Amino acid sequence: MATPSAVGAACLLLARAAWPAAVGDRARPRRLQRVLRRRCVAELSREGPAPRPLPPALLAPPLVPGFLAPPAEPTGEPASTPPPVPDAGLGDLGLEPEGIAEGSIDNTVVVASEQDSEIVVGKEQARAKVTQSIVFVTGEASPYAKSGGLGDVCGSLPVALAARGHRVMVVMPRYLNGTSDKNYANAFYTEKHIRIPCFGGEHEVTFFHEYRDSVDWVFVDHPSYHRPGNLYGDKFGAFGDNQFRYTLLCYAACEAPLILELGGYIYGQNCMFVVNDWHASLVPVLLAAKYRPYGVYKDSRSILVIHNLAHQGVEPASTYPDLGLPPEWYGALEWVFPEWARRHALDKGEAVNFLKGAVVTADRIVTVSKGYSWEVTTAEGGQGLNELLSSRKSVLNGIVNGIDINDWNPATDKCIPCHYSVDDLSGKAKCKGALQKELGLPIRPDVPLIGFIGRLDYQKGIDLIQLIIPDLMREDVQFVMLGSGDPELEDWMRSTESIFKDKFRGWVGFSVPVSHRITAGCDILLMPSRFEPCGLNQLYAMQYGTVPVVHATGGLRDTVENFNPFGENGEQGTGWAFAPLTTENMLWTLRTAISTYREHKSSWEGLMKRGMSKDFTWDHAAEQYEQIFQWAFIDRPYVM
Ligand SMILES: Nc1ncnc2c1ncn2[C@@H]1O[C@H](COP(=O)(O)OP(=O)(O)O[C@H]2O[C@H](CO)[C@@H](O)[C@H](O)[C@H]2O)[C@@H](O)[C@H]1O
Ligand SMILES: OC[C@H]1O[C@H](O[C@H]2[C@H](O)[C@@H](O)[C@@H](O[C@H]3[C@H](O)[C@@H](O)[C@@H](O)O[C@@H]3CO)O[C@@H]2CO)[C@H](O)[C@@H](O)[C@@H]1O
Repeated sequence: MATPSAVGAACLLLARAAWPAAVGDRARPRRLQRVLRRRCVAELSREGPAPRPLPPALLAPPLVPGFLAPPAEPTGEPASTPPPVPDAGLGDLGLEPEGIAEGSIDNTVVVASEQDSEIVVGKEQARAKVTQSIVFVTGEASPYAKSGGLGDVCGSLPVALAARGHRVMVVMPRYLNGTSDKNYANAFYTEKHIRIPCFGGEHEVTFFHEYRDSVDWVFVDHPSYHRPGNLYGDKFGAFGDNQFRYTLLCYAACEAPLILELGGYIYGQNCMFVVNDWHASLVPVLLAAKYRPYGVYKDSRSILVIHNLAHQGVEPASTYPDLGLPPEWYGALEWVFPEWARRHALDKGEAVNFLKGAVVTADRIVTVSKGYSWEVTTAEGGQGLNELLSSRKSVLNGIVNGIDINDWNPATDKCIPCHYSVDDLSGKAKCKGALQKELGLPIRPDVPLIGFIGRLDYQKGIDLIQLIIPDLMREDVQFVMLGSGDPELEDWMRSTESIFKDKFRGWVGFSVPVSHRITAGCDILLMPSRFEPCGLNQLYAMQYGTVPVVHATGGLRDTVENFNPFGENGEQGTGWAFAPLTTENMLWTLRTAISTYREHKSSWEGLMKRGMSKDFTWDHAAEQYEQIFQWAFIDRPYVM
């Protein structure tokens, strides 16, 4: 069997022999590059006797595929990338193969044609024109572990891409905290382990794997992922070793495609890394600093997906040596706090910033809505990274998230008591009654029931809800809030419930089934977020005929169309998007929604039905991601 290390070494040797002066030199003729790649692929897929262990010289510096893994035991099975496939033309982009950067053609695994289409739930499943090996790296993915919208997206976008024909792996931690453990029950130990050189030692991580919904779910296992609390912290705040935990994740994610034989084949060196938020942001830095200079992953690309610029993974500059990166790469992560944010006169504000590292080194950047892709380039929305993000505008795009309609569909939802659809809304009224009963509120079909679901965080504008509650509670309404996070806000929810017993419920905690029942049972969903990169709850609400009232920011502005009773073709819109974000504005808009609900029943039904008829499935977004993948492969990869 050709071990991954041997394969990598073979590639390296072939490359060095053919172009000794400059491995990775972009001036190298493309034809030769292709020949080299084919020879490497031939090495990768050759069946034969187990190679001898690599000479130590090849492992120092240890930058061949699988360099962190001990030599594999020969199994007699071939470890290779999937069988070679024909070159794909990028006809859609109007480009000839010669105009495409290295890697873009050989990265293609399968070319699907119209005839490849499958029938999925009565609808033709669209297939990608060019398929890739895609590696998602994330701190969370539903249903394994979720703290918010990042988990939803990383649990469903990979499945959507796999359904379109891509080979998809998701790499995330194997969190064991007493409550989520059962979610990993079908993930099995791969017998692969690596030792990661960082934080003053070598740290062994192992890999677990589950193949589900045509996706390879890979779970990185390490004791630091096994502790009570939520994913990133506990009641005392964020875990103090998060930088360490996600450094391990990033190293492991770089190794996984090289060493894990999933379904009999490794993913290999031609991957599209999709790195999500700061937890995964070291991946493009590692690719550029520790792999590409040695000829590994030259044909891979990386995309940073920013779900929330508020979390950047910033730690003191003194931690840089812990990361195991070469000293000359400090600049990529270097971050200096503005003076106003420093703690004392002698504080120089020097820090390392994981997300910044990816903004610098990723080949392309995607935000989760178009509106947010502009906001992050402004001083108001850029959270200190606006100038840097502006400098990368040419590779910055926004793609609005989709939703998983297998999970979020009022016609089939397992968490709600009655089902309904745009053609028969009667079940929604029953869901409302059942929710009122469950919460111990008066069961009144006529009263407008307003909901809020979300992390109790400054981002979500809960302090503004606090300010309007006394006025809102004077109206004949009911209000239910589901959330967890800031302990002060949790206490406020509890005390508000005790004051307005017949009108207000504060459900403190994290419960996915309850979030479904609130989405289905409410008439109105309130989202006064200060900023919202995309927002999923307003999409779920519209899908469930619950009318959103949102602050017109980021993805909320992109997805909620303001109600217009005098549109050209009659009434238009799916909700209310107000701005600026003031308590007066929010209260005024809520009152408008409430009176529409009470006094204009047919307009209300129109609002519900237009929302329910919108297509929020992932397919459209997945297609846009594919376009970004193609652009990424046209450009050269990042090198210092
Ligand atoms: N207490 C609770 N119980 C049960 N479920 C709860 C819950 N609190 C929150 N949730 C769930 O968590 C998800 C929240 O998703 P959002 O996209 O609205 O916000 P979030 O800020 O977490 O995500 C970030 O990433 C996503 C994904 O890109 C962006 O849409 C968003 O703008 C960005 O801030 C929803 O599925 C919601 O139902
Ligand atoms: O899916 C929900 C969000 O999950 C992520 O945000 C988490 C963030 O990445 C973690 O670092 C942590 O944030 C803590 C932060 O680091 C710390 O300085 C302090 O401000 O407390 C924060 C809360 O503990 O938890 C976040 C989730 O609460 C993801 O990055 C976001 O995009 C998602 O919106």
